[in-house]
Amino acid sequence: MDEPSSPDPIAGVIPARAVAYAVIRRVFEGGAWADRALHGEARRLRLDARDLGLATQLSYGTVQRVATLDHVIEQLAGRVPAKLDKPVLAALRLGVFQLTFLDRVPAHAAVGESVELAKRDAPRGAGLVNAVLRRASREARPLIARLKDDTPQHAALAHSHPEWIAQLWFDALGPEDARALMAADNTSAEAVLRANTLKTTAVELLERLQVDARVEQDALILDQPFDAFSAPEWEQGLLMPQSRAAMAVGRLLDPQPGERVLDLCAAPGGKTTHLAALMRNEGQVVAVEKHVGRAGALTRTAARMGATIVEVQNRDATEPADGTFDRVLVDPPCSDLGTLASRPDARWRKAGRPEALAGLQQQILQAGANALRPGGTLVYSTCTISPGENEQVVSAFLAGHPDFTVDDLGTELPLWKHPTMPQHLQTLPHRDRTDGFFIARLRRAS
Ligand SMILES: C[S@@+](CC[C@H](N)C(=O)[O-])C[C@H]1O[C@@H](n2cnc3c(N)ncnc32)[C@H](O)[C@@H]1O
Repeated sequence: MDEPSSPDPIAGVIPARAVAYAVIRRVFEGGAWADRALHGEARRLRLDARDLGLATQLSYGTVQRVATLDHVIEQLAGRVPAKLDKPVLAALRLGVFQLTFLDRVPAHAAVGESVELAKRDAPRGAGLVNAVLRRASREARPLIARLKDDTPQHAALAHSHPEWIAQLWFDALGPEDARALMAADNTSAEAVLRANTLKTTAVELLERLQVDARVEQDALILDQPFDAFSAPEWEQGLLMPQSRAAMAVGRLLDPQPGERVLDLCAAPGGKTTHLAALMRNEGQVVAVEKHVGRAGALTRTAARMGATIVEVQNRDATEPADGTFDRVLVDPPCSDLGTLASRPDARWRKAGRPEALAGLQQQILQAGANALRPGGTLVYSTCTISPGENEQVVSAFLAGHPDFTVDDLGTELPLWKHPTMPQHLQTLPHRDRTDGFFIARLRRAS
């Protein structure tokens, strides 16, 4: 799909809103990833940290809430949103989002600036934008307050998720957690940077970046979004954006300096480079990635971060490796349902349904197990909340492998224990304020 061209700064529109409008159009008209579109637009208009915070809130919030917003637009415009001109729809979505879900934006700014945006790109639709948003400023909140979330179908509309995700979580977690989880997906994700301890420390990084943050182990938990990929410290390999749950994966594998570690499904390399740092660059990390472009990016990431013990292999993780590794990380492709807050467009993409992934996940787990030496440790992790890709994959594996046992991680990290299988971990964004990761640790008998 062609992406719409980015707008130049528009008279009467603040840069954060112009950026958000451009991001919304690129996501829904061009199929762009919201984070990449935001990064590109923010850079082009040279947003400062405060404006970037607002642009992130406006663009991510609108993309996340689009199902609810379109319901409001349909009620108030009396037309099916998909039939509206694309710039008109984008301006309406942005306007209704602000009028409905933000408290500190004055209504005249939300309405007036959406009208200016429409005037520039679809002048004949500006009157409709004005009329619908004026009604929305009075009627949208009561309309949304009347939405119920008692069934998966109702909750999908009220919390703006596809129905299949609402159904999956009602079944897996029960209605209360499912609703809270969907609500958490519509907030901003916690922003965290891992300090690359091969080159710096978290305290040094904090001093250098001059951001509001607290230090937790080797990471900074930030008070505001941070465009890491534009920072010189990113180029210098001093940091990696990574959630607290993602960092727990490497720590729980607990690789030791001098060991041989196999990392199956390794790009973009957040965990690979963490493993190398935990090993103080002593030993070997064999990082396997199937896709050639991503394998190249992984090689560059390892070089940038000075992770010299990483050897990237561009191959399929289901192919056999020698069975001598001390530790194996299996982090296979998954439905990514634990990261919907940080990747706001992900829920609207068709790829990556759980039922299509479990077979591959089982095969990669099997290949990882075959590569492990007797007495070795294997961690299976995903960034999703989906029993068919998580606990069921591990249970099926254990049923066929009496020489493997499972560690009780629920005792090690009780706050994060899995709701129904407490020997595993399942972080839940609404409960733990981090990405939703599943983590199981297995040991092979000596
Ligand atoms: C969940 S991501 C891995 C994230 C990574 N471990 C990290 O922490 O940055 C899954 C990766 O597996 C790769 N992949 C998918 N199928 C694969 C296969 N059969 N063999 C190897 N890699 C595969 C994808 O290209 C993707 O980069």
